[in-house]
Amino acid sequence: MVRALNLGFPRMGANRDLKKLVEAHWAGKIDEQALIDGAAKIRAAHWKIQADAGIAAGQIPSNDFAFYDQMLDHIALFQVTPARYRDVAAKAGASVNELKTYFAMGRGHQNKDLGIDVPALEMKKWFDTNYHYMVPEFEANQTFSLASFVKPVAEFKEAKALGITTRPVIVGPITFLHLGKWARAANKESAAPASRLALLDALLPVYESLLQQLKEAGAESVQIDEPILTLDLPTEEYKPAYDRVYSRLGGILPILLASYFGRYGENLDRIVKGLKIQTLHADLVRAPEELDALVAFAKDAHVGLSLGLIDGRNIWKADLAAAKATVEKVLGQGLPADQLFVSPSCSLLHSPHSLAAEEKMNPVIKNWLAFAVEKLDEVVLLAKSLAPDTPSPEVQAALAQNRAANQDRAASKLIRNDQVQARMADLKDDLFNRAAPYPVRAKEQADKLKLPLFPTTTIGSLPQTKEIRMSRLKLKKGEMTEQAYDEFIGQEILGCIKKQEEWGLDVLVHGECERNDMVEYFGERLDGYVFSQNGWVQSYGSRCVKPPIIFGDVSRPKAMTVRWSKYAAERTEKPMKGMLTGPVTMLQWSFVRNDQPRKLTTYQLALAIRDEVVDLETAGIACIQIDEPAIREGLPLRRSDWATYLEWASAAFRLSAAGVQNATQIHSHFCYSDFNDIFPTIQSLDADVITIENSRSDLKLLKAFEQYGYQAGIGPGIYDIHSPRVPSVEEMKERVDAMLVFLKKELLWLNPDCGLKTRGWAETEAALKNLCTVARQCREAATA
Ligand code: MET
Ligand SMILES: [Zn+2]
Repeated sequence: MVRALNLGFPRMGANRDLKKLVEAHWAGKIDEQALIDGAAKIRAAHWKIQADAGIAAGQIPSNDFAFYDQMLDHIALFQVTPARYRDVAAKAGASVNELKTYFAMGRGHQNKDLGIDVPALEMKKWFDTNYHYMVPEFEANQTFSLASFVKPVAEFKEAKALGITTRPVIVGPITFLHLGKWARAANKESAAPASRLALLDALLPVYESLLQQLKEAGAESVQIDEPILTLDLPTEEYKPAYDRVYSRLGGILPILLASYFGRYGENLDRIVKGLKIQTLHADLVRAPEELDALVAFAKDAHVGLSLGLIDGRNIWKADLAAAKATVEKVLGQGLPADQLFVSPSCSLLHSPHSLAAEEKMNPVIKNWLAFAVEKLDEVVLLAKSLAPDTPSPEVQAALAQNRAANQDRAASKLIRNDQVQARMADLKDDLFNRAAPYPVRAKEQADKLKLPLFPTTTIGSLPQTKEIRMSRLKLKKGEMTEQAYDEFIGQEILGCIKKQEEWGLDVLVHGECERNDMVEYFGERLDGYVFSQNGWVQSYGSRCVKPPIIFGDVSRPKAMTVRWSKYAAERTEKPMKGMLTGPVTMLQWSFVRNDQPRKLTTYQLALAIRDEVVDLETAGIACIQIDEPAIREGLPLRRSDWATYLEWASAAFRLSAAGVQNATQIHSHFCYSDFNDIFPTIQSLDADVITIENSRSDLKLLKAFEQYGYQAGIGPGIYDIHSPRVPSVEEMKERVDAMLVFLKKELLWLNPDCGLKTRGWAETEAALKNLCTVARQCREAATA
């Protein structure tokens, strides 16, 4: 029998129960015991869902739960807690225990009375997902030991007491070390060994005793996640390390080794081959082309295969007939059925919980979708459909339903828009390029805009006050008329303009107060998008995002932003920037179609934005900003795949921007990541002005501008907007002076790092006044 297996279940619960629980605890509304009890209830419910779906004993994961993050769980479990957090406990005395220390690492800890102020550990994106993990920090002489509370063992026993045998999930030691970093002190003294794998000697015994304890508790196997096996790895160094780890751990318990989000590629032969494992999991949604190599490998190594055929990263119903054919092909190649599993492509952590709560969604489209709970049903149904005896009538009916839903989707008029198709079939080269090269445009823009040297601007959003959010809510609930809401927004915009004029900014913004979110706002105004009510996915800690769903050809039925931008532009003498979200960011922060390449969806988005850009220009807007903060995070995991992505991502941006005249100034904005490696792509976007996050005053970034001979306008953020701290004039001036070492003064713009919507007005006013003062000082110095 081919069996169904699950790698991980979303933690938040049907109604974001975990979020509510931990936030209530943080707010002091429930005590620690209530938190612990509440979490146990959530876990119990999730195990039950999986057992009820028909995932067999031993194939249901445990320890996939975390109060905050699974990497943070391992930091706590192996006692890698950095000293500064242990100090918190020491200073605060008995009131701080392990759980408080855990949350201190996750979100920082402040207690003025006790003089405690530690920021959170660094957080990074988990591979190419929108989930963020806490980065382990290692000292050069780092030691490891098991915490007194051994969470994986405790959760295994907890499930067992409920009558459910689980397979504990742990992050593998090499992935744990690889994703960590050296503590700063370790770095500075350069006492740290070159590679973090040097810590394996100290770490491996701890994993051994963890597996030993799991075995003693009755675990029959363990899932070890090593997702770095989908990355480019230095084989010479990593192969011996993997051999060592898995020969030792594989001797204790049978291992399901799981990597996901991409192909194993050369790592299959160079690293995985020869490892002492029982079963290998592969993501066949992301890397279907790898199937033959996997089968050959499995046969040769006498290893079982977990075929990740149900997409854990997207929300579409699987094509179960195709999945079944794939498994049958594998069976036909001589792999025994009892060594085969079917599974989601990765942990279902990245899927929303369940469709059950979607009462408002168009039922036709809802019928095309599967969230985590429904995906479990698919995995089980797939396994059942593969049983040697004739499937039961129920199974046959369910398979027929799956087929019908997929056929309905493929043939649906809802997903096709002939006008969009016609435009897509006629994407001439010149649509991707501005009429004239930058120097010509710059001249025309200078004549039109008459900006001073060191022009000042902001990134778009201004403080989203409680009042603004309340009004939006009232409008939604019908407690405020549209007219009253519009009047309110108009007044807010006026207020924003007055303030910016008074502070002396040069290129103004309307403040984006009418926007809930920079993707949702546009998604709601585009055809081809649908919104879920409850499709939340964990982003970090208790934070969840609800990505909109692109289900069909994207088009713009009417102008989306012109009304408020025009309104704003008409109320000032200064240039007013129009604000749009770029095509790549729209794609990246949505659930996207799986029936056409991402590139095509992005081009459709680009065409819709292009129309908006042109309409803004026609309405008299002379500066238009197209934000692309997510362009870097779309990068494929393997370097060899980068060029293809970067080429179409850049093309999509240019397609969205190139419809305007020379005198119209196109801005773009980038933040959240390190842009050094994709610098030539940023340059290739051919924007007239770019603003870019530079909060760590990264000299490397500035050097790149010099090295690549960047010639257009550039505003590397001169202050960090992520904290309420107001930077002084001197501090900002210093940063500008440092920039001027690398950048010509004619190119430099002065602006904050990113939008100001999360800030309050008081600090915004103080900081922007200082920024304008810096601009005046720079101008004086330049003309002196
Ligand atoms: C994450 S980038 C944000 C850009 C947007 N225009 C804003 O100012 O909020
Ligand atoms: Zn930003």
